[in-house]
Amino acid sequence: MSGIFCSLRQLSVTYARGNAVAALDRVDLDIKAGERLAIIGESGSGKSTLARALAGLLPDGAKVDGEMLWPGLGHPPRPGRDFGFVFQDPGTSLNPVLTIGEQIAEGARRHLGLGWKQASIRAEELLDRVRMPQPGKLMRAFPHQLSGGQRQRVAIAAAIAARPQLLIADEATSALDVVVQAEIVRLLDGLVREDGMTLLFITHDIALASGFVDRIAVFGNGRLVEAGPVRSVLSAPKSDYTSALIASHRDLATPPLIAEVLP
Ligand SMILES: Nc1ncnc2c1ncn2[C@@H]1O[C@H](COP(=O)(O)OP(=O)(O)OP(=O)(O)O)[C@@H](O)[C@H]1O
Repeated sequence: MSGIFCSLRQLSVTYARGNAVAALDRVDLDIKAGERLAIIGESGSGKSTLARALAGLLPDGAKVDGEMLWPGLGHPPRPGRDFGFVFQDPGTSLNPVLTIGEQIAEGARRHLGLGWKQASIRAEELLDRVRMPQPGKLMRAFPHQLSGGQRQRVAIAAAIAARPQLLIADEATSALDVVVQAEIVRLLDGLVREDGMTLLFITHDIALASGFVDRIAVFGNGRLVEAGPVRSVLSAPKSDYTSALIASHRDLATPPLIAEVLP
């Protein structure tokens, strides 16, 4: 892991005009090239706003202050090419009337300049990489024919079709049951390691993230509360807010992932 992929300097986002409350409030954060960084926080803490700001997907009228610098890219980011996104509900990222093959191939065609035939070959390879059985047959299927977990695998394949350097997963496992959640986390972890991608794993679930990321950044009320390696944030949280997030997961009896990193 070396170098900084993206630097946020005093980044603030306010949605509605006249709204005094910033959804993101003067955030300073470096995202290191090749790291797996979890963005953790309660509902409304600003996690998705951060993802949207990075992705250039903020709604019209949102006011952005501060800076986003991209030393790891050397040019302004091209959404879909330099980043891939995986959202909570694959229904929002998959088009119901396109075949699985078409939607994955589209990213490769558009951003890598491949012809349809080449892009289809890449799509089939990607379905194999996300461990979907019978990729050839699946190319002709439609999203509604798949389970939620399978749809999320397809959404991941589509997100990495253009070989992005950064993968942003925004609550990508939150709608899935725990077994499928663990499979998707394992898949994401494997893919980012194999391709040397940087991963931003956005979740309210500190225990889930702690099992595999390198660093955690904790958000509360739009502010960056603290950031650091998983072990130090979990074993020596600097704020009461982080302690409460950790404690709430202990109460919910999800010890295995936390136990892995605590002494
Ligand atoms: N499109 C929008 N217009 C106005 N306010 C918004 C919009 N999206 C989010 N907000 C507000 O911005 C703040 C941060 O929201 P955000 O969605 O970033 O939080 P979050 O941590 O991702 O929460 P969740 O886990 O519930 O998605 C909240 O107060 C929210 O109500």
